[in-house]
Amino acid sequence: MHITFIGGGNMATALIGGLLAKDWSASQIRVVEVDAAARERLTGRFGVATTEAPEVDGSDTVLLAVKPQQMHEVARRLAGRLGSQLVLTIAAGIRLDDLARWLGGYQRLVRCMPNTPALVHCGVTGLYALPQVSREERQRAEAILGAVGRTVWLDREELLDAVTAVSGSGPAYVFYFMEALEEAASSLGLSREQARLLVVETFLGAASLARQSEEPLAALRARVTSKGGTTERAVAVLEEARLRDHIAQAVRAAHARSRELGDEFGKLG
Ligand SMILES: NC(=O)C1=CN([C@@H]2O[C@H](COP(=O)(O)OP(=O)(O)OC[C@H]3O[C@@H](n4cnc5c(N)ncnc54)[C@H](OP(=O)(O)O)[C@@H]3O)[C@@H](O)[C@H]2O)C=CC1
Ligand SMILES: O=C(O)[C@@H]1CCC=N1
Repeated sequence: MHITFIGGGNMATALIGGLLAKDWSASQIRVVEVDAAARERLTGRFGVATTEAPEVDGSDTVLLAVKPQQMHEVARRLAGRLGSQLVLTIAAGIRLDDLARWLGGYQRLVRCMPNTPALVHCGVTGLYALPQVSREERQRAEAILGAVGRTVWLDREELLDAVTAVSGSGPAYVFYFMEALEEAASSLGLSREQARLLVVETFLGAASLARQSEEPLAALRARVTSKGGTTERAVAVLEEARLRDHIAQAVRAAHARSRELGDEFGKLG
């Protein structure tokens, strides 16, 4: 297997780091990246080949990892260069019909939505393939994204906008909550180091517990919440502030933005 990443930014870095820590070698990976400093960073960190020109020869898979705003230009430049490669796109919002049109009618396409914990093999990726993608190609897409975490196939492309809003953007929501908890811990007299350790281990522990359990999350929460105790008092404050509604609103805003990106760039010919 040989893969060419087009775009070598945050997400490509997370995926490449994850693949190399698995059973991939640097010689199986090439990165096309316009920014010279980014190319140097990738070569220095991972030892992968990098190039400015959009070369895809010798690769059986191409992974498009540029921003949605850059995808039309990248796909237009790639049109006609593809032979039989499987093309994976991870761009938020960009729909496969539009991408196929920009690629001159190329249909071997899978839309994926991974997340940055891929770097530490704790990613999760939603996938949707066009009907023209073969079983072997679907397995290949799953092997690549599955090397860096869990995978979930969707049977309707529009659900990728929901995946984007939940798990694509999700690590940022979690870090936001962690930052807030860390600041609160510091304000109560704990040192920065103590606060960070307590916060990170609490998230990791709670997530591990949730992963191992089949119970509803509310049941796990109930087990922390002693009657008349501290948690009950804290959760009452969160409920009073309607934090649950705010989270739902934030996720809906991300979902709307994903659809909006699709609409905005879908107009391009
Ligand atoms: N970050 C995340 O958590 C996630 C991101 N995604 C998706 O992944 C994609 C990439 O996101 P992210 O990694 O954060 O973005 P970045 O901006 O970090 O990475 C994109 C890189 O591609 C480079 N680039 C731009 N044009 C070209 C070109 N023509 N050829 C080659 N390289 C080019 C950019 O250079 P320059 O900066 O100079 O433009 C940049 O270095 C986006 O579409 C995003 O929606 C999906 C899941 C999660
Ligand atoms: O913020 C974004 O648009 C990208 C997609 C999901 C995570 N980062």
